[in-house]
Amino acid sequence: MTRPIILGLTGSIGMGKSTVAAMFAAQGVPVFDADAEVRAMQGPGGELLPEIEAAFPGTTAPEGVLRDKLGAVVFADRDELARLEVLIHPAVGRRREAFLIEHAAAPLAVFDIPLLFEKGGAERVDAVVVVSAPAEVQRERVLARDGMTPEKFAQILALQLPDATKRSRADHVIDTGVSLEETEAAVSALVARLTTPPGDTGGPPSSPLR
Ligand SMILES: CC(C)(COP(=O)(O)OP(=O)(O)OC[C@H]1O[C@@H](n2cnc3c(N)ncnc32)[C@H](O)[C@@H]1O)[C@@H](O)C(=O)NCCC(=O)NCCS
Ligand SMILES: Nc1ncnc2c1ncn2[C@@H]1O[C@H](COP(=O)(O)OP(=O)(O)OP(=O)(O)O)[C@@H](O)[C@H]1O
Repeated sequence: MTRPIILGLTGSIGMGKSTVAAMFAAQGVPVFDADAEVRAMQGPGGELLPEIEAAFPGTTAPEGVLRDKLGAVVFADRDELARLEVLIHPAVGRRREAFLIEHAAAPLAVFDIPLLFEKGGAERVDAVVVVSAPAEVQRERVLARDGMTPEKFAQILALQLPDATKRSRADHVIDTGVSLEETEAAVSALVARLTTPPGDTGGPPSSPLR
């Protein structure tokens, strides 16, 4: 079966993954949004609700997962988070396979996966793009969000690999501490580089993905 070149898009909380994912989509690149898939499966009538309710009683309602309630339990305790993840990750994997079948003919596809490095998904992609901005920019963005507190931000950061580690493992880093226009130009340049067959531009052959 043919399949696209798969670009894993990741980055720590508030670094601009969603914004950059939208920029890839605007360039016509199919994007698999792991968070959106999880939210859909946790929403009204979502397939994960019965299992989550059984494992974490009182954290779901007919309208879906009570995110604040479930978040308070799992972000404070890694073992609880691991219990939630084993319910969620296989279902995300099935959705990802379906996405690849749907977009088998595309030259390039993006997997937007917040925890790509933390959960070992980096081996399933051809190259990794990390979005990154200075820590103070990240902090400002995150603390401006509704319902976010310095404590919750600290808890979430502690669950994620440091930004510097992510950058060091990336094949490509996209700077989101600059203007949206500059970030958009970096996304376009990367798409062009990855989708132009070697020799097409008369320039040097493109380097291998890894
Ligand atoms: C517990 C839930 C309901 C709380 O929802 P809430 O809307 O309050 O937070 P949200 O989902 O926006 O996450 C906030 C931040 O926490 C980070 N985060 C979410 N899940 C995890 C996790 N398993 N490990 C580390 N960080 C996480 C996200 O990257 C994000 O930056 C939700 O985060 C969840 O279901 N998490 C587990 C699912 C998961 O592992 N998702 C990752 C993508 S596959
Ligand atoms: N150059 C830039 N690139 C990306 N985002 C930018 C840039 N400049 C400003 N921003 C703003 O920063 C914010 C980034 O938020 P976004 O939701 O994309 O982050 P995220 O990494 O997906 O967050 P989370 O991991 O919490 O879901 C947006 O409000 C966006 O408009």
